[in-house]
Amino acid sequence: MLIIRPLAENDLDDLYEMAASAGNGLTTLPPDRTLLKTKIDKAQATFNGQCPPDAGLYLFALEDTEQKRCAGISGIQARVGLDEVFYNYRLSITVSDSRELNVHVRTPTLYLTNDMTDATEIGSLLLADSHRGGGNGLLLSRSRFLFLDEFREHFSDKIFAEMRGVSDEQGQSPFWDALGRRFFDMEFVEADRLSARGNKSFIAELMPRFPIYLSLLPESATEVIGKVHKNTEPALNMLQAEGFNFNGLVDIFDGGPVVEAFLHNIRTIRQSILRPVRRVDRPLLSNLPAGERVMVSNRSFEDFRVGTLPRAAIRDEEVQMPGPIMEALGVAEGDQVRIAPLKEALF
Ligand SMILES: CC(C)(COP(=O)(O)OP(=O)(O)OC[C@H]1O[C@@H](n2cnc3c(N)ncnc32)[C@H](O)[C@@H]1OP(=O)(O)O)[C@@H](O)C(=O)NCCC(=O)NCCSC(=O)CCC(=O)O
Repeated sequence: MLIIRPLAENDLDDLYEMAASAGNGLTTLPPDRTLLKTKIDKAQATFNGQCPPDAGLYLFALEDTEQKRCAGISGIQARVGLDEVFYNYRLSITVSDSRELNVHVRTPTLYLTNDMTDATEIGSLLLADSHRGGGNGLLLSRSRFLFLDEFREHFSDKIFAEMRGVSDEQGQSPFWDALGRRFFDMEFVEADRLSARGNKSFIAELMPRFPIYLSLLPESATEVIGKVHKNTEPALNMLQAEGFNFNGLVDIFDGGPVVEAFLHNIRTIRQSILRPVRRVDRPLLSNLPAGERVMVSNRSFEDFRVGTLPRAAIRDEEVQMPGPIMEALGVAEGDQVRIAPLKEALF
C-alpha cells in the first residue's frame, strides 16, 4: 500500500538516494545529507507546531508500506520571500514603433521582479525510479491540494510552482551559460548547488538588474525560456490538468517556467467531498488503474495522511473502507474523511 504522510527523520537515507539519482536542476533537493536533514527538521517543526504554520515548510513522503521505505517526496512552502528576497524574471514585451520610419518591432524583454513574494509554492516533487508510472506521481503531486484545501488559513490564495528548466546530462544550462554565467563566473551546477544551500538571493543580487532584450541573447538560450526539463514534463502535465498556467515569470537560473493557480480554482480542491467512514470487510484493490481510484485524506494537520480507494467505495452517505487502510490513515468508523479524484472526475 502507498500512503502519503509527513516526512520523518528516518526517511533521510531514501531521500538522499532519490536526490542523488535525480540529476541537476532540482534545486530544492540536492544530494547533500546535511541539507536534506535540515529540511526534514524544518518540516517536522512545521507539522508539530514549533514553527508558525504560515511560514512553514511542509514535506510529505510517499511510503511504500510493504517495502517499508520512502519512495517519493513532495512539498509546500507556505510563503516565499519572507526570509530572503525571492526573484524571477518577467517575460515581457518592449515595442519600438515609428510611423515615420514604418518601424514596428516587438522585442521580448526580461525584467527582474519579486512578484511571487508572499505566495505559496509547491515543489520538491520527486518519485523513485522504481515507482514511476501507474498513478504514483499523481498521488504524490495531488495529495498536496487536499492539505491546502483543509488548512487554507495558513496559505496564500495564489499557489505556484517553479518548474525545472532545460539542462543537459552534463548539467549545462543554455540559459545560465548565456546570462547568469557572465555576471557570476560559475558553472550552472555550482550555482544550483549554492542556491540549494540558501544562497539563491545572494546570487540573484549579482545578476543584471536592468531589462534584458532577448534579441541580444543567443538562440540556444532564448529557445529554452519557459521550457521544462524532459523529466519534468509529467509534473507540468499534472499541474496543467489541475488548472495551473504559465504566469509569464521564469526562473532566473535556468529559465524554467513558473505556473500558478488560485487555490479555489484547483481541480482537486473544487471536486473534493467529505464522507463519514464505514468499515467493510473487503480486499484493498490498491493495484486498480489510477482512473478507477480516488484519494482519501484523514484531514489531520500533524499526522496528515492520504491513501487511495476504489471509486466504487464512495456512496451517497458514506465511504466504505477496509480495515487496513483505516489503520494506515489512522481513522475510525464515523470520522469524516476528504475524498478527491486521483485522475478522473469524481462524478
Ligand atoms: C514528476 C514525477 C514525480 C511524476 O511521476 P511519474 O513519472 O510516475 O508520472 P506518471 O504518473 O507516469 O504521469 C503523470 C502524468 O504525466 C503524464 N506524462 C507522463 N509522461 C509525460 C511526458 N513525457 N509529457 C507529458 N506528459 C507526460 C502522464 O500521462 C500523467 O498524466 P495523466 O494521468 O493525466 O495521463 C516523476 O516523473 C519524477 O520524479 N520526475 C523527476 C523529478 C522532477 O523533474 N520533478 C519535478 C520538478 S519541478 C517541481 O518540483 C515543481 C512542480 C511540483 O511540485 O508539482
